[in-house]
Amino acid sequence: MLIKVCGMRDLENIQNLQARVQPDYMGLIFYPPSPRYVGDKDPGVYHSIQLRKVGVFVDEELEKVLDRVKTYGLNGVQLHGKESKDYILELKKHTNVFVWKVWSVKEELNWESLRPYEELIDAFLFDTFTEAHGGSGKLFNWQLLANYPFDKPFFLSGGLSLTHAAEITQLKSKIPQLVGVDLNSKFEISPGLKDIEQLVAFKNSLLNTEINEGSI
Ligand SMILES: O=C(O)c1ccccc1NCC(=O)[C@H](O)[C@H](O)COP(=O)(O)O
Repeated sequence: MLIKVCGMRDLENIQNLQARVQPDYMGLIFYPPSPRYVGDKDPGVYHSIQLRKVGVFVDEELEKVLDRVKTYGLNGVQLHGKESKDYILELKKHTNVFVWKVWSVKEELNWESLRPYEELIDAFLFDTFTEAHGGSGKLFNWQLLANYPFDKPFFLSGGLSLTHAAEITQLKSKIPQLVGVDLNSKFEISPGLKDIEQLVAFKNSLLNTEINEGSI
């Protein structure tokens, strides 16, 4: 199971994340209203970090996204707004970073609305709907994913915490397209500052449940 830790910005915290947790991705949020907004930090401070960086954007101007990809050395972008198919096509004309399209889940999921994106993107990411666009700290109804109709890999997000490792592993055993999890506010000391011990514990717990699941 891939792990993305989102909403990072403090260099020392990121260095500890890299040394102790070694997640597959870390997320930098480029959405000014977010309490985890990267702000106008010198992009150079992140250049020593080896973790793959995912830029999180909400209906951002294409020029700005492309600028952040370049200056922050992003490996991928996560689109959290109402970005259209044309927007993604245009983005892909100018950069070859991976693209994850976020689907904000309310009470139901209309798979036909996702279908046009399938061929364009690298993964879907399912998050809980919130007017703030992300970081709700709330779970959505995972049962809605039971009839996920695509081959496209997806990430699970929204309010995931230390207690969810076993349930996530069970979900993956039923839906193999679930390739990763996105962790955020439930692992925070304060917005943008992650509790490294909790993340280590989650990773170990996930590994243990995966081993146990495999040995049944
Ligand atoms: O976290 C934010 O503040 C945020 C704000 C606006 C758009 C996206 C945002 N976060 C992106 C993420 O990928 C989060 O990990 C995801 O929303 C889940 O967060 P949480 O419910 O806190 O686990």
